Amino acid sequence: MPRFAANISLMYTEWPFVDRFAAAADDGFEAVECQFPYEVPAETLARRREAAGVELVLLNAPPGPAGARGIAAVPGQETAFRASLLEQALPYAQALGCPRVHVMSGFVPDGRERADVQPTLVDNLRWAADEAARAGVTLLVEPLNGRDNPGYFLNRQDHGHEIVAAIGAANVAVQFDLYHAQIVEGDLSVKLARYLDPAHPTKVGHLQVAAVPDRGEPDAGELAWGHLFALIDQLGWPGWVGAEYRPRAGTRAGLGWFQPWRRR
Ligand SMILES: O=C(O)C(=O)[C@H](O)CO
Ligand SMILES: [Mg+2]
Repeated sequence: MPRFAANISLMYTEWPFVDRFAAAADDGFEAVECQFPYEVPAETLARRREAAGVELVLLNAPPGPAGARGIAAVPGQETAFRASLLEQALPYAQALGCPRVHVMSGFVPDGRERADVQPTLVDNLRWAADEAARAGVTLLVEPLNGRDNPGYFLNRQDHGHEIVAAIGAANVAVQFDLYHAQIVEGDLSVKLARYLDPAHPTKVGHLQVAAVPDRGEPDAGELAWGHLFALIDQLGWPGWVGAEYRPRAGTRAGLGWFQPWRRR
C-alpha cells in the first residue's frame, strides 16, 4: 500500500515550522518532506524530527537568489551552486537523516535555449552526485509545469530521464510529481508503468501528488485517485509518495483522503 509523506512546507502551515513534524505524526504520518528548511538551524530541526518520531524523506537544495527556482542549470552560477550543496543541502540532509535532495534546475536565462544550458546542469549534477554519494544521499531532478513556472528548464518526464541518463550516476533520479506531469503531458498510468518499472534504465526516486487543477488534496479534480493509488501499489512502488498540496480548508479538515492509508 502506498506510503505517504506529508509535505510540511505546504501542509501544516497553521503550525510554526518546527512544530509541523509533531503535528504530522499526530495525524498518523510516518514520514514528512519539506521544500526549504534553511531558516531554522539543522540541529533544531533534527531534534524536533526525532522527538516526533517521523522520518524526513526529502528536502530541496537552496533555491538561489530571490525569485530563482534553483541555479543548477544556470551558466555562471556554478560556484554558488557548489557552495549551496556543500554548505547547506548536504549538511542539512545529514543532520536530519534525509536520504533525498531535490536539486532545482532554475529558469532558462533570457536569450538562451534549453540545449545551451543543459551541459551546465549535467556537469553540476555529475559533480554533485559524487559529493552526495559520500553523504549517502540521492539527488533528484523534478519536471515542473510551465504554467506555474514559466521558463523553468525542466518540464517533461522524458527530459528528466534524459538528464539522469546523461549524468550516469546511480544516485541521481527523477522526482515524478503527478500534479506537474498531468498539467504538462497527462497519460499518467502509462508513464507510471514505464518509469516505475524496475527494468527501466533510469530511475524515479520519489513520487508526489496533488489535485489538478487546484493543487489541493488528492481527492478531487480531474485525476482518478482510486485508480492511481491502486496502480502505484500494483506496480510495487517501494518508495514514498509526497503529499505536496495546499489544503483547501485547513490541513486537518482535509485529511479524509489519507484515512484509508494510515499505518499508525
Ligand atoms: O513545486 C514542486 O512540485 C516541488 O516539488 C518543488 O519542491 C518546488 O519547490
Ligand atoms: Mg513537486
